[in-house]
Parts: sequence; structure tokens; C-alpha cells
Amino acid sequence: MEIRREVTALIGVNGAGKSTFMNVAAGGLSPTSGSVLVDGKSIYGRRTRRQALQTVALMPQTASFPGNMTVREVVEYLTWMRGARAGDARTRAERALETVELADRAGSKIRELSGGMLRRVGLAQAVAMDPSILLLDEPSTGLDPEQRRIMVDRLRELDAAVVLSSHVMEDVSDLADRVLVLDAGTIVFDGTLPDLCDRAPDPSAPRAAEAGFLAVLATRSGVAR
Ligand SMILES: Nc1ncnc2c1ncn2[C@@H]1O[C@H](COP(=O)(O)OP(=O)(O)OP(=O)(O)O)[C@@H](O)[C@H]1O
Repeated sequence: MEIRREVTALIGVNGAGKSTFMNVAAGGLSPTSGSVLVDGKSIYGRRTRRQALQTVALMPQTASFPGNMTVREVVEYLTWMRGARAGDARTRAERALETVELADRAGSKIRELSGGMLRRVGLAQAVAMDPSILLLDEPSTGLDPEQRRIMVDRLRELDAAVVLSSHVMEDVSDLADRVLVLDAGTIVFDGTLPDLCDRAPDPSAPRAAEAGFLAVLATRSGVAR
């Protein structure tokens, strides 16, 4: 598939392969077949990997940051790891923490944070280097309604190709220009949200997107049989 400079939502049932896709696309899980090209350069190529990795950032589904480090240290360290110079990494980390409204907890230890705050640290480290490709694995999980709204607003402001996986249809309808449905590792739908709603038995009914998603999967399993 080709990812464009827009927001692409990746949806699918548990185990469909969303996180696997994200990890492969982010350069962290080498594919057994196929390739990942960033601006035409392989993210797994020996000579091209370094540059490709600077363009892509992942907010993983679960992140295990060291509990003893402060929020600022974690974001700064990961930003430095991505190639920022030390002073620049500090500035970028501070700015990213402001973006996710976590600046007031910059000095807190990771182990003192709530689950939703940890998710926001994951988002901060992903946006700190202004990546042109941002992969977000279930970004709204664990966020309260206000924080989810802030995340949606921030993501709308980004000038990047964003891929987000989600089970929350509200995220999809608030953000996605394009929707992909993944089923057992295969893309079985590629279109807009209205296209997906059109697959529902009643496209004008409330929750038509969910019904369309289920209809796509039902058609697929019908074909498979
Ligand atoms: N490290 C691993 N080793 C072997 N199999 C794995 C590993 N991680 C995931 N899988 C398998 O790969 C498939 C896809 O898993 P993946 O985590 O990508 O799904 P997902 O769509 O992100 O699911 P969820 O919605 O539950 O997060 C599943 O069958 C899963 O059991």
C-alpha cells in the first residue's frame, strides 16, 4: 500500500495485524517478505535505514519506559536517539510535552504517571522530531474525553502522513481521510468513511461505519468459504 500525506485509519478485529503493520512500517520488525520504502528508500536497507528512520515515528500500543526516568528525560533521550543534537533534543522534548499538555509533569518519574499520561508520553516522543510519517497504534486508548479531544485537535494540525489504528470509530470519523480495513493481514477495504458507511445495510443509520466494517468482514469470510 502507499501512504499519502493525509490521515489514514487502519481498522480491524483483534489480531488482524494492525500492530504488526505499524512495527514493520516503523522499521522495528523486519518483514519476512516485501519491503518498506520511505521516499523510495528501504527502511531495512543498510545504507538507507538511518535516513529513513529519521522520517518515521511510531507511538506504540504499549510502551515500557524506565520507571526511574523523568518524563522529560525519556522524551529527550528518545529524541536524541533519533538524531537530534543534545541541546536541540531538550528544546524539542519540552515543546512536544507542551503539545500533549504534559509540560507540568515533565519532572515526574514515569512510574508516577497514570495510564493515560503514559500514552501521552508515547505521543510526545513520536511527534518530537516533526516526522513526516507518523504511525499511531491505538492512540486514544486510555485517554479521557478531554484528552482525546486535545489529541484529535493536535493531530489535525500536523503536516504529516498519519496512520492511526483504532477500535474507536469516533477517532476514525473525526480524523480519517482514508480508511483501510485489515483482515488476517490483508487489506480488504480501501476508501473513505462514507464509502465504508455505504457498505452498511442502512448507510444513513447511526453507527453505519461500524455496520459497514462488519459487512466488509462478513463479505470477506463469505468469499473465503
Ligand atoms: N511477537 C509475536 N510472535 C508471534 N506472533 C505474533 C507476535 N505478535 C503478534 N503476533 C500474532 O500476529 C497476529 C497479529 O497481531 P497484531 O498484534 O498485529 O494484531 P492487532 O490487529 O494489532 O490486534 P489488536 O487489535 O488486538 O491490537 C496475531 O495473530 C498475533 O497473535
